[in-house]
Amino acid sequence: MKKAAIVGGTGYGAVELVRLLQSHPKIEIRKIISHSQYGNSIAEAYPHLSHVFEVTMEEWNAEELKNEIDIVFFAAPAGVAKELIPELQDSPIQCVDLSGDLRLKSAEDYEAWYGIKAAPNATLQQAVYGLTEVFKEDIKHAKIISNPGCFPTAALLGTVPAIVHNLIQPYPIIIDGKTGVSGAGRKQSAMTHFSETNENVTAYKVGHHQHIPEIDQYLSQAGNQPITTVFTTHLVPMTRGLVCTIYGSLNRNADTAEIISLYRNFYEGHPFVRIRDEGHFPTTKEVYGSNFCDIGIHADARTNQLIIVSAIDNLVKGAAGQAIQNVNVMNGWDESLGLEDFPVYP
Ligand SMILES: NC(=O)C1=CN([C@@H]2O[C@H](COP(=O)(O)OP(=O)(O)OC[C@H]3O[C@@H](n4cnc5c(N)ncnc54)[C@H](OP(=O)(O)O)[C@@H]3O)[C@@H](O)[C@H]2O)C=CC1
Ligand SMILES: CC(=O)N[C@@H](CCC(=O)OP(=O)(O)O)C(=O)O
Repeated sequence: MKKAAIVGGTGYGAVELVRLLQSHPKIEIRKIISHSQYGNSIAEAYPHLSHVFEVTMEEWNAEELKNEIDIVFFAAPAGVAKELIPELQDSPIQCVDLSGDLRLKSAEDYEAWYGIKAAPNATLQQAVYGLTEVFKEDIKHAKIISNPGCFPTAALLGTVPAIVHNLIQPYPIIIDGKTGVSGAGRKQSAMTHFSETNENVTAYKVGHHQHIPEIDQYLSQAGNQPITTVFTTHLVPMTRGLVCTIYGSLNRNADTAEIISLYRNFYEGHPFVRIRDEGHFPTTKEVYGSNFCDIGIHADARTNQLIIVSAIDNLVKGAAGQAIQNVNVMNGWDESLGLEDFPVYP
């Protein structure tokens, strides 16, 4: 068994890692690190874990981790992992960062979009972007994984095959994103207050969302050409789930059935991407609690647009699930370990 620690113990990402790792046959959780509630049981913060997972949370201690731990998951806000990962870089510990700290390869871009100082260059350069289905070969040899953002996961899995196969023009690609409130984490804010979210839909961070440069960087890398997308996010009144509806101008006449077949070939051998049949489009509920990314496709002859609908659970494929999938790949295990649960429905 590999021994894991989770940083950011009282957050949603951490508690989702706890849930998923309970059924992982090759990883056991040895430490939960909490900077605000060390000394308390995680079940005090999350009573649903009472009697089933009552681990006492601890303070960060790099030397202890080096002696006792094989894998560290960082589920803290941007700004934390970039300071802590360098303390472990002289050890064989595998690090997976769920935040955006290591996703943008340019320090200037990170500082511009996140408003804080970037990670040390050596850490940035060692990190491999963990969009498992697209960068699997690099992930196999990685020691530090930069786990993708929730929106980039759905947006990129939906768009990369169309770009790689030159089906759509690189500009404009329009990505309309909608997310449940758990995407903002457990911390309270005016935006996620019940009265603000209930029976309401809100466009937010318009034109300055931190996932804009991430989507552009990795779509450009996968497509081997510079790509600038138009990406807008909306908060919708549900807890989990995220959907991106993507529009791109078709380069040639292609019908829906042909494109579905091309997508299915692209994702052959990747168990977590499910391409829907013609005329069927995924809903967030159909992936709820699972590591699936479901994609529906329509080639619109009237407007010459390719319309792609890509749905995930933001906390699973968009965070904790993909982090575990990446650890599975890094260790040469079946990538589905710990992730085999069906979606919860209804
Ligand atoms: N929620 C989602 O759907 C997704 C989240 N992410 C990313 O994953 C990370 C975790 O998100 P999530 O769990 O939702 O967020 P939460 O706000 O729910 O939890 C983050 C946790 O990080 C810890 N933390 C907060 N501030 C600091 C600090 N200054 N230093 C150290 N630790 C701190 C806290 O735990 P403690 O006090 O116990 O240490 C806090 O509970 C974030 O970077 C987020 O952007 C990525 C994809 C999707
Ligand atoms: C509802 C909500 O606020 N969602 C967050 C999702 C953040 C996320 O996925 O994490 P990173 O910040 O690590 O990229 C947002 O849109 O910023």
